[in-house]
Amino acid sequence: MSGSVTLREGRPSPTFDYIVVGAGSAGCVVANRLSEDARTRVLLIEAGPKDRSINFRVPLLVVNLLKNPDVTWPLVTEPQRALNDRTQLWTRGRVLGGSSSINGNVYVRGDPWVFDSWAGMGAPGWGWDDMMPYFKKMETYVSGGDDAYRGRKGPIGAVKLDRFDELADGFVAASGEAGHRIVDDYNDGSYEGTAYLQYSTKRGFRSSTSWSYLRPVRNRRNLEVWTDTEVARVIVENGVAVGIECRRNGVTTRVDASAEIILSAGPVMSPKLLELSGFGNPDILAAQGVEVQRNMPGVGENLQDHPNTRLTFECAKPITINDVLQNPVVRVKQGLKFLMFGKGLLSICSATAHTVMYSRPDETSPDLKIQLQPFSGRDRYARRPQDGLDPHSGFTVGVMGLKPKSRGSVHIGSPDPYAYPKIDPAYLEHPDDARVLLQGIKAVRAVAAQPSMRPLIVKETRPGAATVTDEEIMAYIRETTQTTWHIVGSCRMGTDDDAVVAPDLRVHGVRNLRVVDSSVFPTIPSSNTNAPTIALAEKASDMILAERKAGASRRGDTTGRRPVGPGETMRIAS
Ligand SMILES: Cc1cc2nc3c(=O)[nH]c(=O)nc-3n(C[C@H](O)[C@H](O)[C@H](O)COP(=O)(O)OP(=O)(O)OC[C@H]3O[C@@H](n4cnc5c(N)ncnc54)[C@H](O)[C@@H]3O)c2cc1C
Repeated sequence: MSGSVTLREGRPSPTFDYIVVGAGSAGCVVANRLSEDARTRVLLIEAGPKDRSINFRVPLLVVNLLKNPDVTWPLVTEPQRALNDRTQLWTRGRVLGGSSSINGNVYVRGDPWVFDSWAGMGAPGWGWDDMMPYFKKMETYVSGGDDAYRGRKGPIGAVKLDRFDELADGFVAASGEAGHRIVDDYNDGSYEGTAYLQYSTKRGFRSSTSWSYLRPVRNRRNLEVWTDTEVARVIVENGVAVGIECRRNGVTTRVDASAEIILSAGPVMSPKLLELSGFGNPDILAAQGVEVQRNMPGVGENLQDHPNTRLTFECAKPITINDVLQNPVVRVKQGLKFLMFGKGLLSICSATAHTVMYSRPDETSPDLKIQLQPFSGRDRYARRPQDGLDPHSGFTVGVMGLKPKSRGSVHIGSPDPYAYPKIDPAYLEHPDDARVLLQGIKAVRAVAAQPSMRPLIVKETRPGAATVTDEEIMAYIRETTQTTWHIVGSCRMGTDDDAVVAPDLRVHGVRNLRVVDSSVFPTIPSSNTNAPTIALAEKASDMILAERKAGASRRGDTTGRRPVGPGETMRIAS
């Protein structure tokens, strides 16, 4: 491979049973579960730093993180043809907890129909009923619900924003007035309708996977966590993944795994790592001088995200996050509410209520969601005055297409293993995707016109009353559509020639290599992707452990290396 890294000579390569690459929503779960048995040595490698700051704990303080390159990957897409050639910022977490440390905390398992549809796409075993034990295992839900569907003892805190504030109450009531059904717990399978959102928080604080899965087990001697360490590629010998190359403290080194390498680097970086390791479309690999291990044209394809546009409104009352960030009196009031009760506007950072619906009656499942966000600004990243937050009280109703038909790709564009890949999500290239957003904008206006919302609105500020015809609204959609950060699909599971991993998440055609993260979903599990990713990682961990128990994934003697024993000092390149 041209541009390949040089291994530092004369250093022993430490050996683990499992190496997990990426400490994000999925990776932290896998590292926790695989290291439950003290005899199993696990290394978790994260490119970013530790999540030490208070910004990772108090949900609203995410405003200080979203554009912070110290803890995010500031990825930028290719110009989007159907979005007037605009590029898109694709922020992802680059820190312990990954994107779960910087996300909006909105807690939605998804649409049972979508999970059940995967069996027909060659991915059996991941249906709604298959996932249910893991949805329960991962959570402690404190807002009632049915024990048949809700977990009470899991690591992730989950709470419903029931009757959260005047704005959310107005939105829920107005949605009812507009004809939508009101749902109590959309996570029990009754997905369609209007509901107060559930949040992945505990007593108001963010429940990232770092905080929920890693921190409680940080004293395990058999679990090592390397931060500020970026993996460059997987080392494959004779069709077996035996180790990884990584850069740590400026030095490139090799680490071996006697059982498996698990890629949990997320939907942008996992396909990149596969391509750098020789798995992908031979033309793309050859263009960057990467030696082909296996012809896999599906790697990096099938990339999907929910397209997202929005309407903003000037609010008639100082009850929004705009006020918290710009009005000292509101800030103190909300600060006290958070400190005393773990509630209020500091305990959230995105939406508070949503309505899941059909854009047209002949859809097989809901394909449209609108959601209330108690802040407003020029775009989705406008969370602080300096980023374009509106100076007045304001709120947003976001519109997202839940079942996008456009498919994009992510591929290496350089032989440099640390360069960002080329990302082309192909937003709105399928005409149905823009049509769904058009229906969404109309649905928001219908809700905003209801008696329960009208007293809260001074005026619609974006697109505004002058944007009326379908053509005008379509033009607005093309100028404003952004990411929902719900990126999946680039290492799709399945059994056809383009599938990247099998339903057991093993990479096709190579031993001891799996992908466990949101890249393996064949389609977006509808709505938000954090909870499905964590549940996927719980299920994958169970599968790996069961195989280990059965002796199926044993490969320890093929490298001839002895695992580092308990109590031995591990020497790491530094
Ligand atoms: C800003 C934002 C808001 C969101 N809001 C919500 C929400 O409200 N609700 C919801 O459900 N979902 C939300 N999501 C989506 C959700 O958080 C993600 O779908 C989910 O976190 C994906 O998990 P993952 O494990 O696949 O990837 P990630 O959590 O992104 O983890 C990947 C990890 O791998 C690391 N990594 C990558 N490459 C390497 C390498 N070469 N070497 C070492 N480490 C590497 C990364 O630094 C990262 O820590 C949001 C996402 C973002 C970015």
